[in-house]
Amino acid sequence: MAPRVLVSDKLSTTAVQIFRDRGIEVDYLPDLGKDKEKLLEVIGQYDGLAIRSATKVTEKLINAATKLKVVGRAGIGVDNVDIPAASRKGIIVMNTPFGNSITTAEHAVAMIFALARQIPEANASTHAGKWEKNRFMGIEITGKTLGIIGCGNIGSIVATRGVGLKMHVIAFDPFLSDSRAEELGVEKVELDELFTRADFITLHTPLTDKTRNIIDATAIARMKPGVRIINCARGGLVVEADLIAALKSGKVAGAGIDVFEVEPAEYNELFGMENVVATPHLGASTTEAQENVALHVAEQMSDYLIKGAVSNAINMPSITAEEAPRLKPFVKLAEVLGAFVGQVTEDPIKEVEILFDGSTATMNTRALISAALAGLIRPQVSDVNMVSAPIMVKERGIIVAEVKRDKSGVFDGYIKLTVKTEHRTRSIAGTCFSDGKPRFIQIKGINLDAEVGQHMLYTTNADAPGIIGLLGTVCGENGVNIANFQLGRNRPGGDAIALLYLDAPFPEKVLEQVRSHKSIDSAKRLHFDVGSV
Ligand SMILES: NC(=O)c1ccc[n+]([C@@H]2O[C@H](COP(=O)([O-])OP(=O)(O)OC[C@H]3O[C@@H](n4cnc5c(N)ncnc54)[C@H](O)[C@@H]3O)[C@@H](O)[C@H]2O)c1
Ligand SMILES: O=C(O)[C@H](O)COP(=O)(O)O
Repeated sequence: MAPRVLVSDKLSTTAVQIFRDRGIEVDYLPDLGKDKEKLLEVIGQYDGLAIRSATKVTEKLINAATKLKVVGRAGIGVDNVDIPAASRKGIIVMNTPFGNSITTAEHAVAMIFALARQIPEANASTHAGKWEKNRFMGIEITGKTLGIIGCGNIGSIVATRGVGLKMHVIAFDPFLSDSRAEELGVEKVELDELFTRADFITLHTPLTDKTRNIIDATAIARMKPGVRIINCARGGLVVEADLIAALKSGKVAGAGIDVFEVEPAEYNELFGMENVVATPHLGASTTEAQENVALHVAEQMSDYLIKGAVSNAINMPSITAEEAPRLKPFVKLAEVLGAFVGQVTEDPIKEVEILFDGSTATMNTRALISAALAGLIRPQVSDVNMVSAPIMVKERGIIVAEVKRDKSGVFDGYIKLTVKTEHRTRSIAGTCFSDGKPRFIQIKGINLDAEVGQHMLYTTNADAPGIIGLLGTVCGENGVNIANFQLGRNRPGGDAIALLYLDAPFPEKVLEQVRSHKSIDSAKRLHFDVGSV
């Protein structure tokens, strides 16, 4: 059945066309994002949800979204999506990080000009027939210092525009490298220095615990008198009450505000202030940007729903459409290795090491790790996938280590999973041959070549006569048909393992009968989802 996508915010209809062209059923209901109750009623029907900032993807909505696999944000900020809740439910959240950057940077630059020359006020006055030529004395921006807080995609575009306008551009961003600063022609400074030197301050960070209230009364006190502040990033970066006080006192000469603490901002004390230029979150609102983000989000969501390719996901490693087919069997391999250990381990897991040998070390190991972790914890948490597994593993305090190494044996490459509990360490290794089927190649240090079956019985035993007979008899007596049998041992008379491939699950109640044999150390029934193996 074709996947179904709901577009619940106002997106360019380019997105709708792309979904349809890619064979996805799409409902375009751009006002639904504002109707929480209706959205809750219908969300259970959809595999994908495409949004902008109006739809609030809350935990409640996520819990009602029983089929949902992907939320696509046509834009940058995902602060309207409960990412931890989505991750726990295995829902990918993706955004379009570049589609509206130029447009938003241009809005910030427009704010600089609007504030420098009081264009909105002068416009209103002139339209009113007042001709107040002497009231609107502006400032030049040439030679002024532009302070950029957050020099990522948008901040760096603003920086280049500032340089082009002959401003002196300084930037504070903990992740801005010296070479990037040099390339952009900006001077890297600490935040306090930026506050004390800038004539214009423009914000371009996400809203995080570190950036919330980054401009408050204390910060404003450090600024030059007559500074102008621009926020086209997120409400919450600036303490509005403190800004209002500074605008009233004249310490801040003007503010260009596109984003507000509460949105939609129908009432705000900033409104009506003479030295405030306000726009209703218009940063991304150009035809070009809206075409870009609609196109990007629809392509990314379609690629995921149809091909399993992941790009620009906030909560999952990327998998390109090109690598997805090559990666797929190894994702399955990693998952079955995890599932094997997850099913035989009873104690709480403390540490996991995932070794990538040879060709597997060159693959997208973040995705493979997520798959291995999903298999590993599925016996404890049934509703887990590659998106939710890392967060669940972290919540359980399990330490995960990745090791990569060059080809070390006969296989082009393999994956080995080692899991430690308080009492013991277990390991299992596997690979995929050219048929794309995962195989176990080492269990408990014993080499073998074993396919993965849906219903299996796994025993560890002493290498002694009678094991095959015992297992055959027990299965026969209980009406369980053995489809295949694999044995392995480290040396004659040493440790051995047996893997039975069964047509039906091995009956739980018969396990004790197997375990009671003197040569059997342990017996476990295993189940693998072989649907896509
Ligand atoms: N007004 C709008 O319509 C509109 C449109 C697009 C984006 N945005 C917002 O603009 C902001 C920037 O978007 P972007 O695409 O440039 O993001 P980005 O991730 O490319 O850049 C953000 C930068 O902020 C930096 N940063 C993080 N914490 C910081 C801190 N404590 N101090 C200083 N710098 C810090 C990061 O290192 C990064 O370089 C986001 O909040 C986004 O939601 C608003
Ligand atoms: O983060 C963004 O991309 C902007 O805030 C744009 O939001 P919008 O799509 O609601 O205009």
